[in-house]
Amino acid sequence: MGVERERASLMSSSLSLSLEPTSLEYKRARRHHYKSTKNRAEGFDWTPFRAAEKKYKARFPPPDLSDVLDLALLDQARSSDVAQAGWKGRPDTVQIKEIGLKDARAKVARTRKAFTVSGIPGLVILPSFISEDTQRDLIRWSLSEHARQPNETNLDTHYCLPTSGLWSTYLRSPETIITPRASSSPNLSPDSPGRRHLISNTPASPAIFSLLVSTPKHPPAPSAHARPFNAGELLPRLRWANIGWSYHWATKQYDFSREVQPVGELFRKVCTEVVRSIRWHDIFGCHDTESLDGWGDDGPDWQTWEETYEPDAGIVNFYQTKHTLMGHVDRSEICATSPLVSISLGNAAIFLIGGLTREVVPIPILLRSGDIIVMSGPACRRAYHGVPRIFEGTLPAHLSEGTDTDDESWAPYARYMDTARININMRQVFPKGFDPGLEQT
Ligand SMILES: O=C(O)CCC(=O)C(=O)O
Ligand SMILES: [Fe+2]
Repeated sequence: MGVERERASLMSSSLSLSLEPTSLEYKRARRHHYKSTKNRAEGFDWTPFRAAEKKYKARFPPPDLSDVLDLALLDQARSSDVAQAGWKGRPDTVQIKEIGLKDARAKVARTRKAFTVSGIPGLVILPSFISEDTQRDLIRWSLSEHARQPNETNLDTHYCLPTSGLWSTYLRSPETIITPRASSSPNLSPDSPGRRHLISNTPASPAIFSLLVSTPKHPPAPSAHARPFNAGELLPRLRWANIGWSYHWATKQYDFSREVQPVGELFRKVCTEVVRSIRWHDIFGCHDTESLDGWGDDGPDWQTWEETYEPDAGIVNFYQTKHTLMGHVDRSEICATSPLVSISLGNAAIFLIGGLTREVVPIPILLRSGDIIVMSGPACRRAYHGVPRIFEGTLPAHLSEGTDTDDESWAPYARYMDTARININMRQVFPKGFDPGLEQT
């Protein structure tokens, strides 16, 4: 089958849900596209990163994924997931190199393969690293144990959430009304409490640490427009939950005056297994990457990551398939090189990763459930990245309702995941040997 025909048949199979050309949603998207492009010379001043975001975000025409790196295609065991999802990229859009992994002590891995990508030193992709059982455990943990007090979520500022957590309230009685903190107003913008506002901030570093500590971190004001929702209605409005150090979204700085929360043991186990499995010498010890600047005052620290890597902060992102995450750089951590481990669960997404500015043309990568990417070192850890698209209808069978787990308690998680993607994004705030001098109570 020729490439074009193959793509055409791929498109039609992948369009079976909302993007079926005769469906209302497709027609609506086409109307919107014509309207928004009429009389406008769109795109002439977009950066390469913005242009890529626009391309993959578009509902009409549906994006062509022939430029998207899709490493699931190298794995026979994933062929039914790929076929069922419909959307697929290619395994050879950029030069990749397989790197061997060390034997890990813990065993959360399903597939022990890892790849580096030419042009982005420090990026490691581990397709299908997480076993099916561990994917389910991570999803359960994220919703039922993690997204509740004392870990802060986007909803806490605006709603009086039950101490047992939103998820367990939803399971017990989805009709339970959750009341807003401030008095309600009829002019609600339903998304307002959930948004992640991406504000520019000064990159954190050891040199400005005392400035960061002394910057006032005012508590965010509850929205006056939030209105009551029942637990079932509020759940899709959950967008993030903090891990470890408390993050202050208004200043985009960590609030070191607040007690650091313990990192969930399963999250920690997965991340340390990943970082300890990678032979960092294969990544940074070679001629091309050894001389890179930006490693900080103590020089390249990758030699010690096997012992010094310790995730102490992060975020669990809860996406509905209509959501996106704009291009950004994660630069609030004092350590600008230590590995950031990012775990994808649920529906598949396009992940864009570029360079230190939006002028660098990003590489699009199709991330599927169980995939991990690691962003490390000076060229990658603070590279622009984002999620312009999540594909509906791409939940793999092992997470879907009716999966033969013999465990009926999975059903509500499967229903939630049907329209969701969860990303667990783990970072290390402090570099090795850095004494923050913080008194924790
Ligand atoms: O969802 C993802 O894959 C990326 C999330 C991310 O970049 C972040 O939380 O900073
Ligand atoms: Fe990020």
